[in-house]
Amino acid sequence: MSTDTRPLPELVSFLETLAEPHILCDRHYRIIAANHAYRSTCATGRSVVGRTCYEVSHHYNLPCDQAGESCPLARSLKSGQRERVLHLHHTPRGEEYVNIELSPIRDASGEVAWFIEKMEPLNVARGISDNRGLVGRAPAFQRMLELVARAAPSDASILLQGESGTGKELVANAIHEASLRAEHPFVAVDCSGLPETLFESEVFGHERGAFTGASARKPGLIEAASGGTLFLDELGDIPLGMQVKLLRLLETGTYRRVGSTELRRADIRLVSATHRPLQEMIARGTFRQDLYYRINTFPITVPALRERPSDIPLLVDSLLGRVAPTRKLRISAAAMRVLMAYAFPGNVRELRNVLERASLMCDGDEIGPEHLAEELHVPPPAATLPAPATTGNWQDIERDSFLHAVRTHRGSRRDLATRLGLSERTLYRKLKQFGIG
Ligand SMILES: Nc1ncnc2c1ncn2[C@@H]1O[C@H](COP(=O)(O)OP(=O)(O)OP(=O)(O)O)[C@@H](O)[C@H]1O
Repeated sequence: MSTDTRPLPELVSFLETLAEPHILCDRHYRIIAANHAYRSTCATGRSVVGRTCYEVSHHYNLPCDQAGESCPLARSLKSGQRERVLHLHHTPRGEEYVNIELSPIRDASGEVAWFIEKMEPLNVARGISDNRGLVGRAPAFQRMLELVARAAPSDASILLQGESGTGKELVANAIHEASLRAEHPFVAVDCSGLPETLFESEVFGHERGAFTGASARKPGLIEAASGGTLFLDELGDIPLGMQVKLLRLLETGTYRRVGSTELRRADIRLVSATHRPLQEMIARGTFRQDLYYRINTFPITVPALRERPSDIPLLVDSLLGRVAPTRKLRISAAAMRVLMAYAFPGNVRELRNVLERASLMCDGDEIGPEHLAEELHVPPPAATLPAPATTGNWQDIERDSFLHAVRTHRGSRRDLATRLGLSERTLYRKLKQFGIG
């Protein structure tokens, strides 16, 4: 037997002592050993030794890279270095997201002969139907989740960018849950529409008598989030005056309550979100560039639903369980076709609203096309509004379905905003963007 096929007994017994699931593979994807943690949490009964990692974890008969996925073993073989990747794995609990870290081990001649694969489940998202949290498995969703998995354990400030209703708040929560701060609070602040003085006293807290009506001392949200994560939603709406104070907080790690001279130390991790184009706001002078750099150490774009249409069936199944938990609702193939052909300008929030309405319209167990609002059915060509695009890129599709929704809507703009899952402000912004007065 040549050295590169014989496992090092020392290595195998070392792996046995590790608390996380680990396997040892050779360069041909074959599993040579699996430690106790793996056997007790990942194995499905049959021994994995002698089988390939792609067959055990993915039920594939080809290595991941040949099945169109990223394979850390192939990458590590090429780079000679440690490689990390997020994969959906088959486990005794069904398919789960798992963080994989693969380290190459060299034999006496210096050749990479084995790989140690460490697996850590990422429990904050599911690739199968679930009645809570983030679900998704489309490539665009997995790319986003991989960034979440990489950034979560650090204390880096994260900026989530994405359209309304794409799930930015759920992603912020997932970052917190996957971080070392998970045992501490997650505090969300909606920055839109908060006047400057209120924002300041809410976030930084105030002393008794700091302003008219401040009858008692109040700790701010920074204090409430201590040890945990502060999530600033719609950060692009923060007035310039407050941007300076936020910048100071991030630069010095300290702040003062309103009406106090005492400097307090903040222990928070900042996650912010916006659907506004901050770069354009910087150019216009309405957002500070220095603050942008501070909050944007690690940017993550949350994909629009039309960029992950293959997730619609999974989302429908999960969201039906959330909007009508006491019913066993299904959706017919024809209704699913209607949803798959629609571009969802209001993203997952709009899909949820659509399903909530359909569940109210449907008396039986199966939602059919007749239970879906007329506006969802494939748009006919627009007559009075700007002509629909023919090139078929996603922006055009979004524009078309938005224009269609506007044209067919009967009722107030507020109702329209609710139906699309947009704030009224976002609705007006989109109307302007598409040239409708
Ligand atoms: N991947 C997902 N899986 C399950 N539910 C989701 C997902 N993404 C979004 N949702 C649901 O869609 C709705 C909107 O999500 P959320 O409020 O997080 O969006 P948002 O991007 O923060 O929106 P806004 O920019 O308007 O604040 C929520 O009900 C959320 O639970």
